[in-house]
Amino acid sequence: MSWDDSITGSTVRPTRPDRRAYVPPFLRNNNYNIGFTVTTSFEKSKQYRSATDHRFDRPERDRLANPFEIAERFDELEVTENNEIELGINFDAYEDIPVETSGSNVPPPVNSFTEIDLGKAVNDNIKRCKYVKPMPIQRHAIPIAMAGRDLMACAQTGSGKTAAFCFPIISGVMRGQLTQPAWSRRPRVASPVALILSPTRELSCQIHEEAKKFAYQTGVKVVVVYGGAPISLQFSNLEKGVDILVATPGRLVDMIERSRVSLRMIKYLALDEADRMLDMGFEPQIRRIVEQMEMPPPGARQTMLFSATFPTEIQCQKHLSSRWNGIGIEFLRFCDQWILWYPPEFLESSCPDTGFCETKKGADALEHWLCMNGFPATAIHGDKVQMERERALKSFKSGVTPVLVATDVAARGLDIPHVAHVINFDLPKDIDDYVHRIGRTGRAGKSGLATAFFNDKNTSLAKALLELMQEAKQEIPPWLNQCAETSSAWGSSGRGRRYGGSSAFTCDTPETTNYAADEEDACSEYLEA
Ligand SMILES: Nc1ncnc2c1ncn2[C@@H]1O[C@H](COP(=O)(O)OP(=O)(O)OP(=O)(O)O)[C@@H](O)[C@H]1O
Repeated sequence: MSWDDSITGSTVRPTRPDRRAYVPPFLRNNNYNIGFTVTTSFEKSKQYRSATDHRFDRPERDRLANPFEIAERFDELEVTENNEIELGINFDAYEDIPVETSGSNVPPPVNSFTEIDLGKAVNDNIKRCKYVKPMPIQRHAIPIAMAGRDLMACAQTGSGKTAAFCFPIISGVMRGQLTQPAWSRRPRVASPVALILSPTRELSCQIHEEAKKFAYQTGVKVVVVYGGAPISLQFSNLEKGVDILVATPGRLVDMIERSRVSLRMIKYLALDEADRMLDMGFEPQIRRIVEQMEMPPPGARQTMLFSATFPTEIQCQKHLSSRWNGIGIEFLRFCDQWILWYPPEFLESSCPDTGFCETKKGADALEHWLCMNGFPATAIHGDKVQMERERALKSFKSGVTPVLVATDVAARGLDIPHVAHVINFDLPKDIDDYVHRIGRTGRAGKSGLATAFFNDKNTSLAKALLELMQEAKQEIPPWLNQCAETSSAWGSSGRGRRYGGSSAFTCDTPETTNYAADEEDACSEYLEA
């Protein structure tokens, strides 16, 4: 069955094994003799490349060019043998979580995608994605965005924010009938009508993949530009025409300065991980993009900010519009969390080769230690070139290496299905970073677990962590209460505020994510994006 046919077919593929009987990817590897073989999508793509020089084999090429194919082949990994973990979207998990909205004349939420006039092509793609009904953030945000209102949406990690801003943008571009190549108006200058900014290269690529799926056969062209990849290839992609541009700020500014991209046609501006974009080193770049680079003013463009965390100061700053008449949405829920007291010496003695996860070197060392101890692992951090970062993510997603050790470069936005466990070997300084890290598990209403090792170095995070655990109705170890009391003597650090603290990071895998990073690492990675 082709993707074109799939919307008329059953939502369950007849050949797919029972998803309920989930076996962790590392147990499916050929190296473990458990009686069956899995060919990963990554291996398949390698086979495809080597098996053909059938460059002109159109059907095969088209099949691979179909954006839906990527997700579909990844789904094939879900080969199962026994009944352990129930998978699938758990809408019930959201039922008891209120969605709060603020602002005037808020358009009412919808209960189904068909209630919204997204256009037939987009609705077909929603069916191809097997999205049966909108997630809560989509129920609220899509009608608001479709009504042309500015929006600041704070919704939990993994709750479907990407579709919440992509659907209205794609639908709006379709309605605008901007079908001719944008560059044709000024030769070699791309003039997209929508701009989606995100802080990391990996997240931009992921948004691009998602948006391409949602825009399949709509005529809307989506292009991504990001640092660390050849700019000439991205120029030639832009020259083929672009309606929606997904970008990291650094590369975008570079392209604007070279007069290869113009923002004067922008009607839709979306900032994913908006708090990060308006924080740290990004703010000057975002200011330039929004205020100085031909970007139409508020009112002439629609602005949408999305994140799972919005520090109070960002909510108060009207960075993007002095005439903010937008709507706010809040929808939060957290995965299960364990906080364990572990003195730093314990971690050091567990992993004698390293200063354990306080630096990018530490992440590499943890990766090495895990591999030596029988846990196939891969690491992603800012010292790796882009190709290595992408290779690490692919290897993790495909299940070849079921443990990913990562710095904060992978903390936000990355949607990797079936990550069951996130481990913070070192806690971040900032509670918002913690929220994003643990958000790599428990996505789309699934269950997930986050474990953190806490020690003396993390006391400045104690109060915020305590509040978060209370909000999430988690069991709180008595020592955390004491730490929080002591640390509040130095000042409060409620959720949404920035803190001082320790280093480190966790990583994600289809099974486990361990973060190991330091502040310098996180900063430089975001800045170089
Ligand atoms: N209506 C829906 N029905 C089923 N699955 C959905 C629906 N909407 C989104 N999803 C899936 O839910 C997962 C999480 O979505 P997404 O990555 O957009 O979350 P997010 O809120 O942006 O997360 P983060 O805060 O980490 O960036 C994705 O795999 C996506 O395909």
